[in-house]
Amino acid sequence: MADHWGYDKHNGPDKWGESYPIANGSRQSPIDIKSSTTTYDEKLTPLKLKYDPSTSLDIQNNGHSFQVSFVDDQNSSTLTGGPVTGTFRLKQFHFHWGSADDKGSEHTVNGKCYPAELHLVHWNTKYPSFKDAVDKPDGLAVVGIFLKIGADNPKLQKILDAMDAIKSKGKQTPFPNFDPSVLLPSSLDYWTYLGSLTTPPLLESVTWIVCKQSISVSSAQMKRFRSLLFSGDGEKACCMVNNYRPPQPLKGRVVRASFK
Ligand SMILES: NS(=O)(=O)c1ccc(C(=O)NCC(=O)NCCc2c[nH]cn2)cc1
Ligand SMILES: [Cu+2]
Ligand SMILES: [Zn+2]
Repeated sequence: MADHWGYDKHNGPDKWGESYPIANGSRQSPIDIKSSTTTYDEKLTPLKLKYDPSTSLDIQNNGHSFQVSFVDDQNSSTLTGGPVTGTFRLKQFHFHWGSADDKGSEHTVNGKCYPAELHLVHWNTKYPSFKDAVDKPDGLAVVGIFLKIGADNPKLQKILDAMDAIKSKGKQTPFPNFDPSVLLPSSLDYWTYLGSLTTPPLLESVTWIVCKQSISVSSAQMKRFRSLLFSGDGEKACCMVNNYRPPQPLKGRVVRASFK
């Protein structure tokens, strides 16, 4: 891919519009979630996440983040309820983070950044596959969970232990029997709005579901995220940090809250 997109000065978020004009579209993500503009919607139902650990497959460094992929040929790991209609299947989860603890999340809350953000990516089973769903306005549902600096989070241990095997771009290693439920906060109260992928191709196909409650990560654990590389073996080593897109214009969209 000629001049592949990335996160540095010459190929980062400010440049994405040159190859992906939708970057300036009407439903781009992430956004700043301002509690003054959100509206409680009592019609919103509870989010239902049902994950089967036997569907976890591998963990890989794709040069932009690291992601854990799932077998999605059956309705074993699904998202239903919440703001969505129908059944969405879990495809992968990944993270975005900063070069220091004061930034790294993609969504912000009243201008506040978190050091990292987890994205659980699901696709609408009204379409035959993820790649058929990824460019449809109701194709994807992504659950966003903020990570907040606190005590060591033991639930991240398995992921951290796999990082040595996927240090550079293109590395991949088996990652069986991982239950993503262990990464969920105790409350599934959420904000929801219509948005997009936060990386190229920036497709406006995502129903965003951002959890109000964060999960913890320690500073030491964040340092291990930052030891991953954007670069591949044999390339100049470039630390994988600041792989987040800044908030985008709301353009009249409404952000609904599932809680008062
Ligand atoms: N951050 S996010 O909004 O949750 C999100 C962003 C992109 C994708 C995606 O699926 N994007 C197409 C794709 O196939 N992405 C991998 C291909 C790739 C490009 N470069 C390296 N691997 C999924 C979720
Ligand atoms: Cu890429
Ligand atoms: Zn993401």
